[in-house]
Amino acid sequence: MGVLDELNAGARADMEERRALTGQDELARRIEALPPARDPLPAFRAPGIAVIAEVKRSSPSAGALAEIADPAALAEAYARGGADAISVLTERRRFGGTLADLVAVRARVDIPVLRKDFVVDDYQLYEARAAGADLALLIVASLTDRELAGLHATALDLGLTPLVETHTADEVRRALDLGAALIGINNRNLDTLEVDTATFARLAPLVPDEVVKVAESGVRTPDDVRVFAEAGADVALIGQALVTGGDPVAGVRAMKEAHRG
Ligand SMILES: O=C(O)c1ccccc1NCC(=O)[C@H](O)[C@H](O)COP(=O)(O)O
Repeated sequence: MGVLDELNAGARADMEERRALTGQDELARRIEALPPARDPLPAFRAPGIAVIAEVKRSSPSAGALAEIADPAALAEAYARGGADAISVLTERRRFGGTLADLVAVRARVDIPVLRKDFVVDDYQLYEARAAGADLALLIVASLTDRELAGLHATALDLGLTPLVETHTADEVRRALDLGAALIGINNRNLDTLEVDTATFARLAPLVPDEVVKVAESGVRTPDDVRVFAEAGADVALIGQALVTGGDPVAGVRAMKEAHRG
């Protein structure tokens, strides 16, 4: 089994445990009581580069990255640095995250929050929205066209903005066929875990101008941000560099200032 298949299987098993405790109908009731989700797209389309700053404790590629005892404090620091959205890795087994991290982040910041996980079932989207997320990740490589279309439709029905993640030209075509308004191009191959930062520049020309493009993985420095922006990125999603950089406020600010548009 490849890394991505393992992550999906683990995420599904963990989800089934949670579903046994809280049914989807209960989540739907909780969602009804919430204010509408925030729309991240206007900020992502504004001149200059937008930054999604990630709460990431560990990863399959790097192992332990940062302890992050208080994810809400980290998110608040990112917001002070000018982040346009916060990504919260809620996967437990390899990333050390939980939905409770997302709930805490949501309670502390006003900017949009992304649930970054291995979404294979509508239930996870209900959980994301009930926890206060505004966006949810859908990884094209994990899903058949039918699954992808179903999850994309559910996300939109719940008011979530789906970030549709791709890594190959064929996956970009599938994301466009879906009508995705927000497409991530991940420089990391999720099976080999190798990062090739040329991936974004190779695939971005396949995505029309009106679709918002997110450069994901391997964005380490302000110079990297400038290079991705010049290759067409509207948004940079940054994890490792920010959680290991020591000063998250200054870290985000420097990334944002790298490209003013
Ligand atoms: O980060 C990993 O090792 C990883 C492995 C397998 C699946 C997903 C993985 N990461 C999720 C991400 O997409 C990144 O956290 C995100 O793009 C930020 O990347 P970075 O700035 O390089 O931490």
